[in-house]
Amino acid sequence: MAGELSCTNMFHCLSNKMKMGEEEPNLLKVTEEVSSVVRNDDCVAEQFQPGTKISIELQQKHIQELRNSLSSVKSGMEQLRIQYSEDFTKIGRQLYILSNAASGYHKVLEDNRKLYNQIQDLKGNIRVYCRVRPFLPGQANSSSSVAGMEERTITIITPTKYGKDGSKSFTFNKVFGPAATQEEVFSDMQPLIRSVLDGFNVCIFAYGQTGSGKTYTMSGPNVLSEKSVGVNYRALNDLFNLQAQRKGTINYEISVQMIEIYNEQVRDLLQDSTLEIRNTSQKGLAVPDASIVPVTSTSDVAELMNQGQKNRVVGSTAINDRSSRSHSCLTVHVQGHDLTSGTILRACMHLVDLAGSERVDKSEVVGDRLKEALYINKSLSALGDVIASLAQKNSHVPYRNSKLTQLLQDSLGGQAKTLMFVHISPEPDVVNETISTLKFAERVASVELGAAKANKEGGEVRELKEQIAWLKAALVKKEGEPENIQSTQSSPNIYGINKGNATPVFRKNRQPMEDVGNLEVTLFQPSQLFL
Ligand SMILES: Nc1ncnc2c1ncn2[C@@H]1O[C@H](COP(=O)(O)OP(=O)(O)OP(=O)(O)O)[C@@H](O)[C@H]1O
Repeated sequence: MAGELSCTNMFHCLSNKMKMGEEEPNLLKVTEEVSSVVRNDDCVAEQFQPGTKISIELQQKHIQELRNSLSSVKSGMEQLRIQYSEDFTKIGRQLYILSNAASGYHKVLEDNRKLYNQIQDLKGNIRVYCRVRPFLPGQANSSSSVAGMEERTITIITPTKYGKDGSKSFTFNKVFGPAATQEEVFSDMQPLIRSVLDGFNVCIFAYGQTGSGKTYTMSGPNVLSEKSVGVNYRALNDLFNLQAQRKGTINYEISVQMIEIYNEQVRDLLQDSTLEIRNTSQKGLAVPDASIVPVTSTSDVAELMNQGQKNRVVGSTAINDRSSRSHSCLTVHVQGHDLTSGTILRACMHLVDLAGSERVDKSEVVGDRLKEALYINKSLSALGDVIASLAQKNSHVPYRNSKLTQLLQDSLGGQAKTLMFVHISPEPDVVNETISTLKFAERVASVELGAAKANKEGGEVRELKEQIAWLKAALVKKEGEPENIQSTQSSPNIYGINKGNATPVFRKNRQPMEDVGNLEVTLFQPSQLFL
C-alpha cells in the first residue's frame, strides 16, 4: 500500500513537473526518485501474500509501463532539447543578419539625410520646417485639417470645392507632428545653430498665423520648465556648452541684442527705446544702436529674456489672448579667436518670432488693433515679395520695403544659413489660412541663395588687410594735413604715433574694415608693419 501511494504520488509529482515545463536537471532528479521508489516497491512485493501479490505484480507492470513511458519521455525531451538548441542557434544567426541589415539601413538613411543636407547647403536653399500645433486643452479635437504626415510631407484636407472634398500635400525639409517635443525640434536644428560658432550667419524665423505656436517653438509656453523651453534658450545653452568645450583652442565671446518691430518702428527690448536699422552689414550689426549685452550663462540669458518680454508689445485679438502683435528678434553675436591659427571669426544668429500672419478680417479688429494688423500684413507681404524676387533671381530685391526685410537682409540674400519654421493650427475652421501659410512656405523652400560662407580669415590674410587699411588711413590723414608734410618728412609719423594733443590715427579699440565683411580687425600696431 505504501508502495502504491508513494508510486502514485511520484507519478503525480513527475507529471506535474513535466506539465510545469521544469528544466531537464529537475526531470533527471525526478527520474532518479521514481527509480528508487520502484526499487523499493520490488522489495516490498516479495514480503506480501498471493492475493496481494497479484496487485503488486499489477503495480509492477504499471511501474514497468511507467519506466517505459518515462524513458520515452526522456528521449523525447532530449530530442526536443536538441531541436530547441538548433532552432535557437538558427534564430540567433538570423537575428544577427537582421540586426546587421537594420543598422545598415539606418546608416543608409543617415547618409541620405547628410547628403540631402549637403545638397541643401551647396544650393543654399532656405530650409523649411513645418510644425503642427496640438489641439489646446478644452478644444474639441474630433477632426483635424491634417490628413496625414510623413517625415517630409504633410497632407491637408482642403475645403469642399464643387461639392467634393480633396486633399493637398506639401513637402518640406522636415515635418513635426503635434506630439513632437521641444527637444526633438531643437535637436533637428542643432547642427545649423552650432555653425554660428564656425563663422556662419544663421537666421531662424518662425512664421504662421496667430496662435499656431510660433512663440511656443521659439521661447516656450507661458510657464517654462526644463522640458518646455524653446529654441532660443536651448540654442544659447548649446553655444555656452560648446564655448566651454573649445576653451583652450578658440576663445568665444557671446553677446545678445533683443529688438522688436512694432508698427514699422524698431524698438530696443533691452532698453525700451526706439532705434533705426542701418545698412552696416560690414560690422555684422543690422541695428548697431541697440544695446548689446555680453552673456556667459543661461541665467544671464533668462534674465535678459524676461526683461525683453516685459517690454514686448502684447495685445489681445479675438483669435488668441496671448497674441503678440510685433516681430521680435533675438540676435546672438559671436566672436571667436582661434588661438592656434590666429583666425578671428565673427557671426550672428537671428532668432525671429514673427507676428501672426492671419488676414485682417479674421482678427475682428478695429482702431489700433487694425492699424497693427495692417502693419503686420504689410511687412509680411514685403517678406513675400523679397522671397519671390530671390526665387526669380531678380537683380533688384525690394529689401527696403519694410523694417523686417531690412533686418533680415543679410540672412535672406547674404551668405547666411536660413531656416523658416512654419507653424500651422489643426482646426478645420482655419484651413484656408493653413493652406495659404503652407503655400507661402513652399515658395520659400524653393529659394536658392547659394552656398553659405563662413566669416573667418586666417591670420596672414588678416594682417595683410590690416596693413592695407592702416596705410589707406594714414594716407588719408596725411592728405588732409598739408601743414604736417614737412614734419612728416623729417620725422615720419605714418604709424600714427600720438604727438602732444594730436588725435591718433587709430582709436584704442578694434576698427571695422569694410572689405572684410563680418570680420573685426584687431588694432594694427605700428611696430608690426615691418615684421
Ligand atoms: N507644440 C505645442 N504644444 C503644446 N502647446 C502648444 C504648442 N504650440 C502652441 N501651443 C500653445 O498654443 C497657444 C498659442 O501658441 P503661441 O502663443 O506660441 O502662438 P503664436 O503663433 O506665437 O501666436 P502669436 O502670433 O499671437 O504670437 C499657447 O497657449 C501655447 O502654449
